[in-house]
Amino acid sequence: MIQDQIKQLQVCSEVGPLKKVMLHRPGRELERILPEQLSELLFEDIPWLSRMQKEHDGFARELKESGVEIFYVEDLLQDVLHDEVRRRKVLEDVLEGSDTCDKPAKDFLYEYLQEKSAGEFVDYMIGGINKEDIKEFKKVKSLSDFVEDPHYFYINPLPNLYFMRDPAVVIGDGIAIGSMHSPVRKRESGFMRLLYEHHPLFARGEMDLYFSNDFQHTLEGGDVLVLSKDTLAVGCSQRTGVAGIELLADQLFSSHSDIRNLLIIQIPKVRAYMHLDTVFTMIDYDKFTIYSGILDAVNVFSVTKTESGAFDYAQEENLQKALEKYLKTSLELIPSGGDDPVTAAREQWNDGTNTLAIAPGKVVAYGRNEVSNRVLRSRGINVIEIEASELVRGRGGPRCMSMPLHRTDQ
Ligand SMILES: NC(=O)NCCC[C@H](N)C(=O)O
Repeated sequence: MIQDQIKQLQVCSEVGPLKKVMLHRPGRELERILPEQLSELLFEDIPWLSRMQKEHDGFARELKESGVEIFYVEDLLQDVLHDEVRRRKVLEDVLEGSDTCDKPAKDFLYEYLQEKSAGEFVDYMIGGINKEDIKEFKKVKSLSDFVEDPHYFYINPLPNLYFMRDPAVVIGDGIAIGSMHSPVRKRESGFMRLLYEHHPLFARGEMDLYFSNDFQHTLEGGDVLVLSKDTLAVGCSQRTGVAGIELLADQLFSSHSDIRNLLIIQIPKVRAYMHLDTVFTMIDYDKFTIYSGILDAVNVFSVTKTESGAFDYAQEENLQKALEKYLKTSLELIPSGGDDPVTAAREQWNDGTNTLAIAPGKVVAYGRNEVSNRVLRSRGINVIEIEASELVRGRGGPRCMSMPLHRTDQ
């Protein structure tokens, strides 16, 4: 039984036909963002939620029409949080680990939230809680009433949860749970850990765990690309550092994983390219799209496992040669945004490079990036366009918004 469940999840490339994916439909957490909190919450602008939901539903519709089964994280969380003991544990983790909750607020919220249904509980955990939210809570007096403003959050909202790519990644038939760089995203990977441990979809903790949200060093899913059964690309970026990458290599090399090689792609540590997948995605077994504006600033290293189990490090000549060496094929790097550096930079900012492959040579992309999509089509790629006036405001595209659970590769 457990073996069958484990086989439900398998990702051996970025492009094999996508069968199952996890998403989060944006909800009221997006309506909690205030202009003065934008940078702390990792947004550039205030989104219009109802339009964003329509756009997200359009994304989900395209996936379904291509035969992809969708699992919404909010539903999976409800499945495991029907259990009262687990709800209590989550509450303890959230309230005790919070600097924003003083004692009277904690006492009130323990009682109030413990009584809620699994659905309402999940809704509060994602949407957050401030003083204005609950009538009875407004009457509770505490120090925070004097020192904080009324919009102050006792439980922070999770506006980045719709970027499902980052808190966890399936590698082969195991999983790496991210240790998030920013405090505002840490609860997201805590949720993935909860699903991993208790949900039957994740074989209730029986899958190999290659990275954990409680590791001290950071690693986020947007930096991990499964290139083939034995090779990963890992971005060394603003969000994922060398210590996290080394830890991942160590965990993979000392487990049953088939991964033998990690290609470390070092990119500039800037907001516009916070993860590797904002500048580089795989679109077919022998095709990638890349933002050419970073090519001169990229360094590529490899870590491989030797016969004796030791690590072997090397600097690679350049990205194309390194990919060809480890994927054992000649391949094309297609410039997103085309040849004009101005268009390329503008479209990269709006996630033109962040495509989601749903089959070899078939990708979902934001329709707004007209030049990038034209270039891809001219190279024989089937591009499914989705609308993204609002989805784009959190700085992530179709790949960032999806966590593949199962792909069928040959
Ligand atoms: N893989 C990705 O690049 N994900 C996009 C994350 C955007 C989010 N606002 C963040 O800054 O973390």
